[in-house]
Amino acid sequence: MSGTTVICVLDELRRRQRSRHGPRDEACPARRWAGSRARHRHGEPADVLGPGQYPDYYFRVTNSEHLTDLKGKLTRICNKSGIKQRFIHLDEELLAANPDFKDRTLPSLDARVEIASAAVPELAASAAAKAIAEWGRPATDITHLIFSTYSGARAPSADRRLASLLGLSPTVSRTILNLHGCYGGGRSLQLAKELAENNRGARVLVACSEITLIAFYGPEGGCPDNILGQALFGDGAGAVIVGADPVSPVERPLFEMAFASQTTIPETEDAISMQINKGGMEYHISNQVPRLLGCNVERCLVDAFGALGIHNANWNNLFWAIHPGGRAILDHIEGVLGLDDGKLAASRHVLSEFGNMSGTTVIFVLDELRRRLGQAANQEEGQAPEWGVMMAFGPGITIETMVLHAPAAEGN
Ligand SMILES: CC(C)(COP(=O)(O)OP(=O)(O)OC[C@H]1O[C@@H](n2cnc3c(N)ncnc32)[C@H](O)[C@@H]1OP(=O)(O)O)[C@@H](O)C(=O)NCCC(=O)NCCSC(=O)CC(=O)O
Repeated sequence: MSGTTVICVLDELRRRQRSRHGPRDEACPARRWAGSRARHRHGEPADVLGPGQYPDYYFRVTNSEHLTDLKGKLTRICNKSGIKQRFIHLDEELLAANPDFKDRTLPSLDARVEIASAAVPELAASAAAKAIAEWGRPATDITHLIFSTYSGARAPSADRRLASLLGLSPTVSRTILNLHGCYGGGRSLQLAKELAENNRGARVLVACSEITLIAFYGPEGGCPDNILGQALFGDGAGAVIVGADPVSPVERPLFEMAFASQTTIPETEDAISMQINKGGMEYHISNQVPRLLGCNVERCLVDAFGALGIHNANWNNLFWAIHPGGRAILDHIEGVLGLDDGKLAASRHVLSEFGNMSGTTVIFVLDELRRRLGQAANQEEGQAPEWGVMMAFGPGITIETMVLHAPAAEGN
């Protein structure tokens, strides 16, 4: 069988983007993404929040205005985050109905799981329905489903609900990945590649859906991780369909996955961690993460290209889809690889417009990248790179590396 192909990449939330005080639009998909919650935000602050607004909003809704030092810290991080706005499911209305979410020491997990169990697959269904429509074949042709989220705490899981929402075949082979954090998207794509290459005719739907509600609580002295997370993380879902041997002319390959690997950086198991507790998910993100990634990505790239028989690759001749975990991570990687300005533009754009949506983010970056590659190919003077790299990072510290080939950048 020939090399695996990502047939379609699509994200959700892009079409929801609008001005904070924009006009009400009854047809806006934002009204649907939380289905059961009809009073879904039009111009309400929890919907689209810029970094300038967020510290005021967060300290007000958590009744923490008196913690001025922490507010100053959140403001400083927001100002340096490279994030212009984020989308957040947990708005003031939902918070008012669940006041315990503000306090990490109170047992609020039941309520969080209840909300997330409905919202996470619904959001994924919005993204997946668009991916399937663009793919052009019936949903019942999907043979495998891989679903990644950090919000899962129930069985049957979100993958089962997503399969029902999409009308997938009862014989679809489902896998759920939980708590992979920001490498969930990369891991799912690599597993999809394995499934597609080893099962003739397989079509694998990859869906990632993340909402920060499971990890929202008020500020506390001595918990800088929470302040960092409040500045970085956003909500979103993305979907990709993966298969080998595309059926022409219906299936339009976007990226071929030429090689994929996973690397664990030794002695870093404490650098990024997540744990579900009675008051929600707590996480730790060491301030060494940008440096640790900066020291290790080049080795992963050299090994990946070496496995394809490519030595001394010029990093500037590639296209790049790097998980934008934070502005400093992109800066470090750009620095160690000597990348030209603009090489990480797709990652920086997604970070700016949506924040860090954990495992979903890399799908948004691929979607942005295909748009940019298509534009470059359509410009006469533009020479779009044919080969590129996707990288995602998460707890472990785990690095997912994938060498991509863009066979038909035109018209993507
Ligand atoms: C947070 C930043 C935007 C701050 O920008 P700069 O470093 O340029 O600015 P700076 O040095 O002036 O720091 C500003 C403030 O941020 C604080 N700060 C920096 N890193 C921190 C961290 N890991 N935890 C808590 N606080 C942190 C500094 O102490 C400082 O506080 P003060 O001003 O009080 O001195 C950046 O460092 C960044 O992008 N870091 C990477 C974030 C990261 O690791 N993301 C990965 C998420 S995990 C992920 O993506 C995978 C997963 O979840 O699975």
